[in-house]
Amino acid sequence: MGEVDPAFFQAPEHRPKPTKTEAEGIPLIDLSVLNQSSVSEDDLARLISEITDASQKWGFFQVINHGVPSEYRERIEAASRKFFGLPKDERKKVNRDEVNPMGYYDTEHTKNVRDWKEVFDFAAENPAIIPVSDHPDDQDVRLLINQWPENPPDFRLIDIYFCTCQIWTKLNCPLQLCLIQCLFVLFRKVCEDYTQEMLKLSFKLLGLIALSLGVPKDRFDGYFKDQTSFIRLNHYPPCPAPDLALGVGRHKDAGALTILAQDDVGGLQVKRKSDGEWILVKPTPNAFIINVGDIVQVWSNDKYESVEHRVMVNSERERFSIPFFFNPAHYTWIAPLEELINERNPPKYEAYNWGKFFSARKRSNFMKLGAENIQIYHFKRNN
Ligand SMILES: O=C(O)CCC(=O)C(=O)O
Ligand SMILES: [Fe+2]
Repeated sequence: MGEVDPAFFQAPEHRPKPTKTEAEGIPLIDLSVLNQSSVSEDDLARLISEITDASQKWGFFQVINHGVPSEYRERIEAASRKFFGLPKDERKKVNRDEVNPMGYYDTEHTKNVRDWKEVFDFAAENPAIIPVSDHPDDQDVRLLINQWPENPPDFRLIDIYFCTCQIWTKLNCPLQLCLIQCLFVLFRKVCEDYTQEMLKLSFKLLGLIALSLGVPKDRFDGYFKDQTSFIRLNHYPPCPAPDLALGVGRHKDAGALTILAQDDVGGLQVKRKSDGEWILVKPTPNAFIINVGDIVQVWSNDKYESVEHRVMVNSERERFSIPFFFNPAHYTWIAPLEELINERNPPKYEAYNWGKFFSARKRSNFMKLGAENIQIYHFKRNN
């Protein structure tokens, strides 16, 4: 294994085992009733109970008939392949840095071990606002600005884009000018269109989660007004040491919900709550994998759990995935829902500020820290 830097090696107890258990267990939930003009009470009750069971038992589920037209996903998957196919110095032109966490990077560490992956991040709101630092006394905020690669994907994608491109007919401009405009907007446009679809699906899921907790459907919506949600294009190249390294080390997602599109290669593993076994999530065409994040765990006062997951790599095939991290506004205080709290169910967490939490995570992602990064159990109360 001479060629793999030991910075990628997991401690022996965290290395993937050669035997893989596939997850029949992760529930598959059909959202088609939400696409109808009116939903019967029975259908809605059935759907809510499926969401409740899946969130309690697994913290993960897959959704089908989710209302996201497949071409949006196909386009962003193609754009991602093109982006990661660019020469390294082109990708590095949109490098993230300590000031701006949006853009390209290939040195992320999870739990202080380097991940075998490269990523490109962009925010759903452009610009989004986040605190300058995670220091509690520092009230300064700054804008998260998306960086877009200027070097575009190739002409095949542009053909697709032309089908929907209004510029052509509206501006009646010379062919070349129009083409140049398309080249520059394409990658960005594909990413932004996908974002809009993710937002629609996120609010649907958020409504279902709210109902499943016995609060009104729009209970959480206000927290997402100035949201800090972002999308990550993940690329996991083939790895010569798949038994030692991971694409992403074990972790829990910090936000409210994650909507993940994985390709057909597979590699995502979820830690089964019942026995702590790592279960492979088998790719299901056109389905999205949903997991409840730390914020939903805290809102639900531990009724739901944000479950650990990780990504295995393999020596033959590269893998692509696209998570959408649905995160509230930076100024949101996260605490167990008052409606759920009573004498028998006292709050299990102190309130914490999302922006500070997010900012601490981003900072520690960026460099290998000697200490563990911030976790929700740091806010746990001793009831
Ligand atoms: O690539 C995947 O399947 C999951 C990635 C993930 O868990 C993450 O980026 O938080
Ligand atoms: Fe994750």
